[in-house]
Amino acid sequence: MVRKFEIKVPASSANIGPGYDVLGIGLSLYLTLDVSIDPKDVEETNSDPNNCKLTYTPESEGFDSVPLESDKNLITKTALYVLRCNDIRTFPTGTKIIIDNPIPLGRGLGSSGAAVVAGVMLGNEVGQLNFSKQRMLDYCLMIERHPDNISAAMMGGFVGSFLRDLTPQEVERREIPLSEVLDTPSGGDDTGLTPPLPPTLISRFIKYNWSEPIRCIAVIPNFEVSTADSRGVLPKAYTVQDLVFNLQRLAVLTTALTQNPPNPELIYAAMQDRVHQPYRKTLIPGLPEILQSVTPKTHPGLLGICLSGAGPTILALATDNFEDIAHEIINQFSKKHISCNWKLLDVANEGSTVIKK
Ligand SMILES: Nc1ncnc2c1ncn2[C@@H]1O[C@H](COP(=O)(O)OP(=O)(O)O)[C@@H](O)[C@H]1O
Ligand SMILES: N[C@@H](CCOP(=O)(O)O)C(=O)O
Repeated sequence: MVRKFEIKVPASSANIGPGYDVLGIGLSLYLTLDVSIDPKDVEETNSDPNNCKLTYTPESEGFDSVPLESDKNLITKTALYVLRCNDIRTFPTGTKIIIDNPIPLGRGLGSSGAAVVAGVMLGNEVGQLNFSKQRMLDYCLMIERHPDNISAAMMGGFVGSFLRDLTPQEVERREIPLSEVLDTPSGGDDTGLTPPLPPTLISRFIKYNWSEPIRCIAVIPNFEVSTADSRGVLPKAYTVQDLVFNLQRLAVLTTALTQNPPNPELIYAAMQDRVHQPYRKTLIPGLPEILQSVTPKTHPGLLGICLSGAGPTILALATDNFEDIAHEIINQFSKKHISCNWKLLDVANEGSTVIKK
């Protein structure tokens, strides 16, 4: 029997100022996987050791750069990890996947979070594992180990999440190096080893309401910052003052963003941060000036501005005046000889979906 389905996963913006590794917003820009499994269609898929023929649409971000081998591509190797944890070694014979990816890579819009969520959903579907979204989050968090993008991409909307304390045995399972979770030691060949199952309920999340008139302006510079590098510049310890500064704002911000009409002065002040943005300026030229370049006073309609995820994209929340706000940020980047494009996005309330065809 031929099986066909589509997996759709939103981009996301994480942190939203003070909520480092806590807050995320699903955005209306979708990674989609068009999957067909035809057991008779062996010819095209037998060149891949795991029975999977992968193509990207030519418009996709990463069309020229992402690997197409199923054990190297982030989406399919995540799916293989899920399958192998559950004693299934390969994709079913005749699996073909066409990927359309409009999420720019390495820009702070959750491309890797979306890829990991898509991969776990793919493994769940092809293996007919019937996992709940909560259980799929556990698999995702074995690979991308901060919950903010993953929770927003999986659940949609405006989400807060945390990781629970794990028992020493669970820590052992979760602390396996990523290379061993995703790559087989012999460099791609299936060793037949079954990876340990992820601990259960690694993360907890809550979806907040989102104030309906608030829209998201993403100003996307033409250079990449890898999330790993951007985490590498953060300090190992913080002062109590800086932590309290962020906690106070975080507590106010999660409710301020639910209010209709939204209060610009309150949101602007509550989106200030002392935990990650001050340190990331070394990787993003002009960051402090850019974050100060638009305020609710200079640009009515603006509510708040922050680095999106690990950067370099800038996220501005606004109810009006979208073009002016975007052009002011683009103008600030151009002073540092950086060109950008921008997108006006809405909050994706639904999260990731699978549609059977
Ligand atoms: N759709 C995709 N297909 C394959 N690999 C992807 C995809 N999206 C992201 N990736 C991988 O994730 C990397 C970007 O991850 P990361 O540095 O965390 O940036 P981002 O902020 O975009 O999540 C890419 O360079 C690529 O290796
Ligand atoms: N909390 C993380 C979020 C990374 O988001 P991404 O979209 O850049 O992958 C961080 O700030 O490091």
